This record gives sequence, structure tokens and C-alpha cells, in this order.
Amino acid sequence: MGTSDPTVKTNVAVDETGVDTETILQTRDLRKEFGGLTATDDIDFGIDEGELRCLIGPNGAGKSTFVKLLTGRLEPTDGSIYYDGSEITTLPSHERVTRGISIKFQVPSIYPNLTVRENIRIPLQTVADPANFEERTHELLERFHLAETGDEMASTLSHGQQQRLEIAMAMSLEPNLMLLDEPVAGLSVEETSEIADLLTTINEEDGVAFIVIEHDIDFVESIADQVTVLHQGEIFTEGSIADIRNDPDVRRIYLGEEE
Ligand SMILES: Nc1ncnc2c1ncn2[C@@H]1O[C@H](COP(=O)(O)OP(=O)(O)OP(=O)(O)O)[C@@H](O)[C@H]1O
Repeated sequence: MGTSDPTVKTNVAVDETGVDTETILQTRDLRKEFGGLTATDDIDFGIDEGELRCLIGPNGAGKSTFVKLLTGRLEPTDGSIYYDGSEITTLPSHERVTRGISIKFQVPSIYPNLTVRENIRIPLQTVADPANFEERTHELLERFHLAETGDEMASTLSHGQQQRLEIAMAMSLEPNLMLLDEPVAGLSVEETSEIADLLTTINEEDGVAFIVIEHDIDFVESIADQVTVLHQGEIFTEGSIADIRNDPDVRRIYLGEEE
């Protein structure tokens, strides 16, 4: 694991519309073995600033392992991770968060026995200026449609509201990149569409980049610019959701359809 690699794309590039784009996160040969099992097999992956990418793939493809390597929850067997121009391969999770990577796992990690407002205050107090702390708390509650439940215990919220609260807590840290593992698992159709609107709004208005692991292909279609398909620990293919949906090889491996 080197400290710098001249072949890693960290420079500003220009896309076909002439707009400057920049890679915010990139992996090189990222590998994780569990005993004799290779969960991620030398993955080269990149995502631009402000992009919203979904990661899909059949069960056991390596999606969660890959995201845990990005968050620092797992240490890679080999390979490197670069974020915002610096190597972060061995950086502890909390330092990745400080640098602007926000993490949200499938099970909401809120504090059930605190009020909604108190939950928002926990991450916020680590970053907000004391002078505008109350104002920021209020803004976050309003923005994420939680103001009316501000004084209620977080445990009393619906599953959809808890997901929204956790996204609000993550946004209080003003991240540049959010990693979400199955954010709509177990949610109703209405709650799913609300989370889709929320993520696309955060992406468009705040410029936050997203990597979202998701099984619900309709949800993926409603939010993603580009999709990366993992299979057996490797990137199987990448492309627009339309291309991915129409790719017979993807249907075969991901949807379990035999040709
Ligand atoms: N802590 C672990 N110890 C041993 N094997 C593991 C561990 N975590 C994951 N694996 C194995 O690594 C492979 C990839 O698992 P992973 O959970 O990353 O896949 P996934 O694509 O997220 O699957 P799913 O969609 O079912 O969540 C699987 O074979 C899994 O059994």
C-alpha cells in the first residue's frame, strides 16, 4: 500500500459538456479475503464528486464488504483507497467521518431513548459553532420534516422517520460523500419514494456524492446516475440503469434468469 500512486486519477478532468469533474473516491486493487474466501477481488472503482452511484449484485457478491472497506470497518488484505486526493486505506473510521465521509448502515444507528432533537444535537455539537447551534438544529429538523416530532423519543418514530433522522444526523456533519447500505429495506412504498426524493435532493442541492447498496431495482432507477454491478467479488459491469436493466448477462447473474 503506497502513499502515492501517480496513476491514480485525482486530477481535475473535463467531461463532454466541458464541466470540470473530479474523482472524490477511488480504489486500486482492493482485496479482502476471509480465510480462503475472496470477498472483494482486486476492485478498481471510482466515483466523481457529486455523483450518485448505486452498487447492485446478487447475494454474497461482496457489496457490503466493499463498503465496509471504504468506511474503515474492515481492513483490506491488499490494495488502496484514495479520497479527495489522499490515501485513506488505513485511516480509522472516525477520521474518515471527519474528512467528510458519512456512513449509514441498514439498521438505524440512532439513540432510541433520546428525543429526536437530542439525536440531532449529538453529531452537530462536534461541528457546529456554538453561536448558531440552536439555529442549525432547527434547520435540520425542518429540512428533514422532523420538527413536529422533535420532542418525541426516537424509539417512537416509524421506521421511515428513523431513516430520515439518521440521514439528518449524517447531514449535520456536512459530508461530501455518503455511503448507504440498503437505505429502503423494509420501508413502505411511500417511505421508499420519500427517501428517494430526499437523497436526490441532497445530491442535487448540496452536491453530496453517494454510494448506495440496494437490491430494489426500481428504487435504483429512481435515484442513480450510474450503476456498478458486483459479482463474485469483482466489478461485473458498470453503466446507466437502462443499460444495466437491458443487459442479458446482468439479468442472468443478478436476477437469476438463465438464458
Ligand atoms: N466477516 C466475515 N467472515 C467471513 N466471511 C464473510 C464475512 N463477511 C462477508 N463474508 C463473505 O464474503 C462474501 C461477500 O459477502 P458480502 O456480505 O460482502 O456480500 P453482499 O453482496 O453484501 O451480500 P448481500 O446482498 O447478501 O448482503 C460472502 O461469501 C460472505 O459470506
